[in-house]
Amino acid sequence: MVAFKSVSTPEMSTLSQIRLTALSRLAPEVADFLEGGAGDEGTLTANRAAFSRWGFRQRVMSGLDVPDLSTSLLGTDLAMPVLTSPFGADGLFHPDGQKAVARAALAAGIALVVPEAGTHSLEDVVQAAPKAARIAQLHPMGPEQNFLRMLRRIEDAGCQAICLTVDCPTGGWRERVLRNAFDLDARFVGGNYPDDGQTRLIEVFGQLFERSAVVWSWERLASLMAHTHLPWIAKGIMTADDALAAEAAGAAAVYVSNHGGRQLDGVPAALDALVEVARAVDGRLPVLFDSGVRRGADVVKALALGADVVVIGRLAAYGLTAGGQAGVERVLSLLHDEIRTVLTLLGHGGVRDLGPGALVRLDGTDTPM
Ligand SMILES: Cc1cc2nc3c(=O)[nH]c(=O)nc-3n(C[C@H](O)[C@H](O)[C@H](O)COP(=O)(O)O)c2cc1C
Ligand SMILES: CCCCC(=O)C(=O)O
Repeated sequence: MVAFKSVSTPEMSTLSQIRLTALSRLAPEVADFLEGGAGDEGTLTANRAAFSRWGFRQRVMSGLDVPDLSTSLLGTDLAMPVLTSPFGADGLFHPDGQKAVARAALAAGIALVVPEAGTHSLEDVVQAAPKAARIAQLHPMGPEQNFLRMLRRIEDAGCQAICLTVDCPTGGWRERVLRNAFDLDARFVGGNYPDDGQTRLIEVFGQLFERSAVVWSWERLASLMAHTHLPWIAKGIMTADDALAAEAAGAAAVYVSNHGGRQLDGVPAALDALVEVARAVDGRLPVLFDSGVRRGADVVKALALGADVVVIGRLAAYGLTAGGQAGVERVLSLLHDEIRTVLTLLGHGGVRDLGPGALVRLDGTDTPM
């Protein structure tokens, strides 16, 4: 009998099964925090629906070798065009949190994005997998002295780049969180800010929770980022105008994301914004993409629509919840193998040569790309 390889436990047999396993293990209010979006969750739903409006333009008998999934981002080699997103409060899902994600990323040959609001400090995450490629995420908010201190810490921790989350001047209006009166314990988000008298957590993240936002400007950000030699990525770009503003402010890459539908409900699906942003930057900067990716075929669609690298948020958190490091590794290997399968069936030799010609609209419209 020919067996499909890598059949693991039934709990981790497929990505959708890993999600179910994860949700069954979490307290209902934590599952709601993970799964939920802002407002009526229209954007959350739209993120998924956008993928099903695109199908593949299959070509057969290509004569091509096994597809090459390898790529690079800002000088960092990646075994496939996938990163894990900076999801904070990671200790809610597994005690090892991003430490387990870092070990899994290293094993899979990809990079992780370490969240500022994580359960473990950046230094501890690095210590857990010193050889893992890593990007550190920061919120452009709070005292400037703290922001500058974090830039030093990120450089000292040997990170390859910095990811600045620009769509989060305050927390989204999350009704599942309100309904459950779910309070994020400081323990889960304060790994970088131990109570050592230097920086108080509330000074850094207060505006996320207290809706008293002082929204930074691109000019302010650009002047602070002049203090580091590391390249930076603007995360949360949804329009051509903002992509160009990020580029003018010195961003080395733009990251299309609506925060998984968790911030401003009513913005379009991230996949639809991707087309606009990719066209605006026109190959001058790499484009990262997240929001709604749940399988390998989604990764291929996003690459075809202009992403250079696709980032997984909840998917990584499901793996972490279902099995710690092994769970995240399983998510990454399922993604890898599905991407390879889709590319082979699609008749494509690799991830770098994908373009809109690989796709067709399935909803009868003839949207120009
Ligand atoms: C539990 C959770 C915590 C998150 N925390 C952060 C964060 O601290 N910083 C950030 O930039 N994005 C954060 N995000 C957003 C993710 O980085 C990512 O943009 C989003 O999850 C992508 O959508 P997806 O989950 O549909 O893949 C978080 C997302 C989740 C689900
Ligand atoms: C955990 C603190 C960051 C919150 C956030 O960005 C999210 O929940 O999406």
